[in-house]
Amino acid sequence: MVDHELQREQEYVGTLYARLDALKREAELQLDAVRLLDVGGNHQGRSERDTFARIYEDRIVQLREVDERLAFGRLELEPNDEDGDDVLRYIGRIGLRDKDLQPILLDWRVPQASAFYQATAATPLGARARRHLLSKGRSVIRIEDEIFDATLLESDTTELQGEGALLAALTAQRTGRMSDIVATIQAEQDRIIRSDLGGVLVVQGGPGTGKTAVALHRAAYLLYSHRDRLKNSGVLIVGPSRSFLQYIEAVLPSLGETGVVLASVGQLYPGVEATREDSPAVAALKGKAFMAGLIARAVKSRQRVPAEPQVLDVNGDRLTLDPQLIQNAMNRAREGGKPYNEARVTFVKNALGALSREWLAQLKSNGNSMDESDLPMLREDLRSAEDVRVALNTAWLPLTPQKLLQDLYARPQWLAELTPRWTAEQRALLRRSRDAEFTIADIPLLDEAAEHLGEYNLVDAAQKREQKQQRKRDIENAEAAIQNMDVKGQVNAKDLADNFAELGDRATTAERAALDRTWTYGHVVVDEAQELSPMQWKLLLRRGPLRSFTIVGDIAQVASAAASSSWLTALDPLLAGSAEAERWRLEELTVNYRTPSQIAASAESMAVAHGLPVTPSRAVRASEWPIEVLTDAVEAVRRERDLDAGGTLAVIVPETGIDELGARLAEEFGSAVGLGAQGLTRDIALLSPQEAKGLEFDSVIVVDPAGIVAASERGAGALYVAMTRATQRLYLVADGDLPAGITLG
Ligand SMILES: Nc1ncnc2c1ncn2[C@@H]1O[C@H](COP(=O)(O)OP(=O)(O)OP(=O)(O)O)[C@@H](O)[C@H]1O
Repeated sequence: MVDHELQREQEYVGTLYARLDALKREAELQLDAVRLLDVGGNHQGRSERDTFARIYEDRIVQLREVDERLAFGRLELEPNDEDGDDVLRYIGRIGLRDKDLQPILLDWRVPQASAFYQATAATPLGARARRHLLSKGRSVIRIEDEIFDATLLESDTTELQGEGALLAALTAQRTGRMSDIVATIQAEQDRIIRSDLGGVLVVQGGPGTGKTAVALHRAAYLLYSHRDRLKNSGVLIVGPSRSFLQYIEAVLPSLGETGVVLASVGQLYPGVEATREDSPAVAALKGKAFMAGLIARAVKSRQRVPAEPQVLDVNGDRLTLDPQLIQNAMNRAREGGKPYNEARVTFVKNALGALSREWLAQLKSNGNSMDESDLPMLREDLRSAEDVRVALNTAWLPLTPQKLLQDLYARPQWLAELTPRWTAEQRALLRRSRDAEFTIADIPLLDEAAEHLGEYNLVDAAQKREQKQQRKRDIENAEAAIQNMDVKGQVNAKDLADNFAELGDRATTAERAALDRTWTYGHVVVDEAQELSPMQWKLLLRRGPLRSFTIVGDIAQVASAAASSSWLTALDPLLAGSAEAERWRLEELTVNYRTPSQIAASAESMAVAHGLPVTPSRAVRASEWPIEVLTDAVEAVRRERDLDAGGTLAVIVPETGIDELGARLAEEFGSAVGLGAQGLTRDIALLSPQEAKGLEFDSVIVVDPAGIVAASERGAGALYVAMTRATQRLYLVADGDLPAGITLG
C-alpha cells in the first residue's frame, strides 16, 4: 500500500519536474532570442536588450533554486463536488500551472496553502488529511500521513505537524548555514508568518523556538503577498552581528527572494562598517536616549558668533566684521529649518551679501565711484579672501557626522561645556583619541548627527536630486521599451527602470537601499531585538517610519548593558507618541526545536536562579548525551573530536579570554580553528557569547561559565545564550563551582 502510494507520489512529482524543466527551457529560449536581437548600434537599444536578458537569466536562476524539494506537501480536502472525488492540493516552493493554466502546485505562501500548516484534527480547516513528502534530489523517498479524524482526538498527544519530517529536519547535522523550514513550518509559527503587514508585531520566544526562522519566512511571505507595496521600498532585516548574517544569508534566496537588505547593527550607517564593541558601560551610555540631545547641542554649538569685532584684510582693504552681522546672517539661515550644512549655504550667502554692502559703503565714503551694480563683484572678492573664509568657517564650519563625533570624544573641554549636568566619570567614558575606530554603539550617533547636519557635500545632494529625475525618465523609457519589444504583461516598467539605474547594471532596489541612509523601507524585521538600545531604535524608526515592523527576540537573553529588560520599555523609543503604542501585537513561540530537553532544562534553571524572565518552552526531543563538566578547554575539544561524530563545534568563551584560548587551540588544532564569523566555515568556531547570538552548533563547549556570568551586569543572559546554542552536546569547562541553577542531566 505504502509502496503504491510512494510510486503514485513519485509520478505526480515527476510531472511537476517535467513542467519545471519545460518552463526553464522556455526561459532559456527566450533568453537566446533576446540575445540575438539586432538592436543596431544605439546605446539605449543595447541597454534594453541586456535588461531583458537579465530578467530571463534571473527567472532561470529562480527556477533552478527551487529544484531541491520542489513539492513537499499534499492536502486532501473534503470532497466538494457531486461525484465525491478526492480533491488533492500539492504545496511547494513555487506555484506551477500546467499548459492549460490549471494549478498543479501551490506556492506555500498563497492563502489556500495555509491549511497545510494549520490544520489539526480539532480544526481540520476543510482538510481530511495532510501528507508530507520527504525527498532526496528529485526522488520521493518517504511519505508521512496525518488523518484529521476527530474520533481519534483522545490519542492525539502531539500538536506537532508532520512530526517525522520535523524530527528528521531537527536531528540533521548542522552545516554552519541556516536552512529554510518551509516544509515543516508549525501552526503557531505559520500564524505569525502570515500575520498582517501593517503595525508592530513582536515575537517573543525562548532559545531555539524558531524566531529567526519565522522572521525570515515572514519576510519571504510579505514580499510575495504584498509585492506591489514592497517591491520598490524593500525589506530590511537587521541582525546582531556579521557572523549571524553569514549564518542566515542563504535562507531567503532558497525561498526565491532577493529583495531584502541584510544588515548587522554595525552596518546601518552607509559608509561605515563597525564591528568593534565598546565596554558595557560605554555602550550603555552611548545607547541612552539623551544622547540625541547631546548631538543636537553639539551641532548647534558649532555655530559661533564671535565675541569681538574682527578686522579682515580683503585685497589690501581693511574691513570690520561686526558680531551682529554674523548673528543676523545666522538667524536668517536658521529660519529655513534646514539641516546644518544646508543652512550654512544660506548663512554664507547672507553674510557675504551684508559684508559686501558694508564694503561698498566704505569704498564710496573713501571716494570710490562704485555703485550697487558692483556688489556681485565685491561678493566674489570677499568669497575668495582668506580672512573672510576663516571668519565664516569659524562661525559655521561645514561638518561631517564622523568629524563631529570624533571632536566630541577627543575634546574634553567642549564635551564638558555641552554636558553641565553629567558627572566627570560619565564624560570620561566617552573620551578617546580622534583616530579610534568607530564602534557599533557609535552607528546610531553618526546617524543622529547626519540628521542634524544634512548633506555635507552639496554636490552629492544635487546629484541625488538628478538621480531621482533620471529615474523618472528611466521609467518613461522603460514603458516605451515594453511597447517596442512587445513584452507587455511580462515585465513592469519599474523593474525595467531599476535595471537602467545609474548605480551600475545590476542595481536592484535592495542594492540602492543599502547605500542610501535616507532610504525608507516598507517593512523592517529586527532579530535579537532585545539587545537594542534606545538610540538604535531611533535609527530604525528612521529606516521604517511607517512603523511596519516584525520584532523578534527573547527578553531573557538580554546580554548587553544598553538594552531594556522588558518589551514595553524596549519599544518605547519606537512607539512613544504614536497610535501604534496602543496597537502593537505580541505573539509567543512555545516549542524549542533546537536544544535537547536536558540542556534546555539546565539552561532554564540557571536563568531562573539568576532572576531572568524566561519564557518557558517545551523541547521536542531529548539527546542521548549528558552534559559533561571538564576542567580544560583543549581537553574538551579533543574529547569531542575523538567522538568522531562530525558536525559543527563552537567553543564559547568570555570576551577577555578569546586571545589566550585562541592561541592554545591554534597550537593544538592549527587551521581547524576560526575566530568569529570565520569560525563558521571551520571545524572549530571560537566565539564570545555576543558573537554566538542566534547561531547553533551540533556541539558546544562553554568555557568558564562563572566568568561569563561575572563579566557584566547581564552576564547570566550571556550564559543562557551560550548554553542554548547546542543541538546535540554541551560541555562546561570550569575549574571551580558552576553558576547557580545548572543541572547536569
Ligand atoms: N518548523 C520547523 N521545522 C524545522 N526546523 C525548525 C522549525 N522551527 C525551527 N526550526 C529549527 O530550529 C532551530 C532554531 O531556530 P531559530 O534559530 O530560528 O530559533 P531562535 O528562536 O531564533 O533561537 P535563539 O533565540 O536561541 O537564537 C533552527 O535550526 C531552525 O531551523
